Amino acid sequence: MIEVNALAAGYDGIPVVSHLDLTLAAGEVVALLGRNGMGKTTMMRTLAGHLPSIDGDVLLDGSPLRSGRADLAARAGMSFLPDDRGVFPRLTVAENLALARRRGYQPPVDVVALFPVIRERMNVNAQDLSGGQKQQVGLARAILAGEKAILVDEFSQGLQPSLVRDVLAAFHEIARAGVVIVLVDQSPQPLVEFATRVLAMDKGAIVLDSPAAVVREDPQALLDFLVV
Ligand SMILES: Nc1ncnc2c1ncn2[C@@H]1O[C@H](COP(=O)(O)OP(=O)(O)OP(=O)(O)O)[C@@H](O)[C@H]1O
Repeated sequence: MIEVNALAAGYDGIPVVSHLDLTLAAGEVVALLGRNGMGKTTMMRTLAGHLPSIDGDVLLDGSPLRSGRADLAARAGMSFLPDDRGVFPRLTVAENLALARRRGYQPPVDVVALFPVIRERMNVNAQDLSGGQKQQVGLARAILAGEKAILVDEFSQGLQPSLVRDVLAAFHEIARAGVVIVLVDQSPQPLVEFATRVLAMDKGAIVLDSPAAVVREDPQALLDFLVV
């Protein structure tokens, strides 16, 4: 579970996101949506310690995470996949995966079976992969490292549509095993179709927080926050 209390996040002491209170439970697959520049990336980077918070607290399974300490958040079992995919370019796919693996943790899905690049290009350096293949390696790393939470920015970027669906189905399985999943994407589909909960951000605030089933029944409420 991730708990966020009165969080303020931003740059150079100037908040982009403020007064944020949120609880994300294990088992949830959360779609975090909103127009460009509304604060989604800032929020996720702050949760994962990649950006120091300005104020407030983030707790993972009840334990406070130290602001700006991505290393400690990762050690506690939170994985964050940034939009540049953060793979090590000079290491092979196999080495990239080995570094992400957590001792004593076996994810509930088999990443080798899920991602074609891992089956086919295991000994290739990450720098020689296409953007979509790097994305697959990044997602596999996030799954191997995210024992408690997996946060993914620009989720579907570079992924073929069939794989988007396979990975979303895998995230459901991982969530059911007790992990919090948070996915950001530019396009609401197919996240809304697969998520259990939808959050929309507008100007640094959560303006919609709804079970995904409700959004699927009445998409207009969400679209109001997504249309430019
Ligand atoms: N490194 C930075 N320094 C200063 N301001 C930044 C920085 N990164 C983002 N911002 C600003 O913070 C605000 C929120 O940006 P953020 O990237 O969190 O939005 P977003 O909702 O994730 O949008 P996008 O999908 O375009 O990334 C924007 O006004 C943006 O210009």
